Amino acid sequence: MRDAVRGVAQHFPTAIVSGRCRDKVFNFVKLEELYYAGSHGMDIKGPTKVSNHKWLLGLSTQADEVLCQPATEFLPVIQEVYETLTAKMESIPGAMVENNKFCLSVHFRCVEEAEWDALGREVKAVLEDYPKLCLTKGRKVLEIRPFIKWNKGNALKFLLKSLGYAGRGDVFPIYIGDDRTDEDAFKVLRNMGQGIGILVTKFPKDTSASYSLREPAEVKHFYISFQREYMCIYIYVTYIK
Ligand SMILES: O=P(O)(O)OC[C@H]1O[C@H](O[C@H]2O[C@H](CO)[C@@H](O)[C@H](O)[C@H]2O)[C@H](O)[C@@H](O)[C@@H]1O
Repeated sequence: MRDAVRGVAQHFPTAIVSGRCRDKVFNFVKLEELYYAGSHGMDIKGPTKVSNHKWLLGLSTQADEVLCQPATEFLPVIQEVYETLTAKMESIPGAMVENNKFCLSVHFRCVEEAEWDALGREVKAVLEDYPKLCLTKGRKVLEIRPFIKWNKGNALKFLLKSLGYAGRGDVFPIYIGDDRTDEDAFKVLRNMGQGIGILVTKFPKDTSASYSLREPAEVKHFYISFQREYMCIYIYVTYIK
């Protein structure tokens, strides 16, 4: 997959937007030519290495100095809640608190189902003292985030705007995601009427994406085809609406 993403980034500006913390995503992906938006888009940084697409397009060969951290004031409180929750979760076998820098994930995938309600109550009880944090639910995970109007959609908007691509008829953004939190980014593209969202799912789902791919292997195939024969990409994606 890494080679496929590297190939895309050689031709097009490419970003990874994730709920995980930016450093962790970078350590998985290890591609310096990408933009990274970690912590659900609350931590955005430009590439540290210039990509080929820039000089192919005759653009400046400076690496882009993009940096956006709209939730820095929450760092101390997130750390405090991380420590509190880590201590509380010790009594629930299988529970795991992940520090994603500007947000936290409490994973209960490995917790006995009979304990899920108790875990939820513990987390909610801790958050009662922190009205500026909110709680959302993902796949066997509870996510704690600052109560600010910023999500993956805002991160996408920020990147398109700061790179000068928003609203341009000659720029076609493609956002691919498999998580509920990716819906905010699909909505942004739909509302802008620019580009498309592609949901990765094996099953039909209610979504703001316009197309779907079934699994990561198809995403990889899409990336590879996209570099070689991007006029034929319609073969690989399923149109939703
Ligand atoms: O925004 P994403 O890059 O799609 O990340 C969403 C969450 O990913 C991670 O959780 C997911 O993987 C876990 C196993 O590694 C799994 O147990 C969980 O159910 C998945 O949601 C990550 O740990 C979370 O912090 C991210 O929010």
